[in-house]
Amino acid sequence: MGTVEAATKQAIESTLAQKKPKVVFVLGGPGSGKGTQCANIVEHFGYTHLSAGDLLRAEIKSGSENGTMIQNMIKEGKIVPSEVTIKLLEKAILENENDKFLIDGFPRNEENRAAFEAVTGISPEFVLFFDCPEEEMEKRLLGRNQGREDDNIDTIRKRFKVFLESSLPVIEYYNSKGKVRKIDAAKPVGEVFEAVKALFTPVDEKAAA
Ligand SMILES: Nc1ncnc2c1ncn2[C@@H]1O[C@H](COP(=O)(O)OP(=O)(O)OP(=O)(O)O)[C@@H](O)[C@H]1O
Ligand SMILES: Nc1ccn([C@@H]2O[C@H](COP(=O)(O)O)[C@@H](O)[C@H]2O)c(=O)n1
Ligand SMILES: [Mg+2]
Repeated sequence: MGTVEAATKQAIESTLAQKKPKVVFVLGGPGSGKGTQCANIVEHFGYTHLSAGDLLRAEIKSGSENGTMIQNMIKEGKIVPSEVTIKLLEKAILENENDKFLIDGFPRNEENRAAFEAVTGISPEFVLFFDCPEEEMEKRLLGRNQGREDDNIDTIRKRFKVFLESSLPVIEYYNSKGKVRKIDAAKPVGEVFEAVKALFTPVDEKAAA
């Protein structure tokens, strides 16, 4: 790393450390309803929603030098190297005036988790885990119709495999630290949100006290 890069990195780290944002990680399999529920949480509880997948898709569209690599990884359902995704998350946090963030779809593997904590010094308040059977997630993804290149049956199966092999261990890690709040995400959207609300209400009341 060059001197300028190192200095920039140090500046970002110290600014993030000063900002001390409150972070909730929102995890769950592909199609479990993370984005849908984050929109509801934003509306009711004033968080800012940062979807790692959305940030990566925006990076492709921006014509970034990493665009082709990211596009290929997403098509194959693979996880993009942590340094790329973490830089996008750091920038989004620093550019936003809010101090509480839902980070959706991150960390996706052990490398994501360890690198984020090491680089930013941020530990999540808690981890919201949307638990949903594969059959239901597959049905939802095939019916999503948002033109996502990874919503086809071949890529969906690859994404499920990556979720089981790489993402579930991260949820187990946080579970061992007592940080996971598991929600039955197979229910209708409104019922899932009732369960989510019950988790956020006491957290916000405590913060205001
Ligand atoms: N509880 C639910 N019941 C039925 N359909 C749902 C429910 N929650 C979300 N959906 C629908 O399922 C699809 C996937 O939802 P969403 O995009 O929120 O999932 P996600 O977890 O963010 O997926 P991904 O990881 O692929 O980004 C969407 O079409 C959404 O409208
Ligand atoms: N931490 C992450 C998050 C996502 N990706 C890549 O983006 C794809 C789509 O993610 P969604 O959360 O929007 O479903 C995912 O399959 C990965 O290819 C990533 O690399 N790292
Ligand atoms: Mg999503």
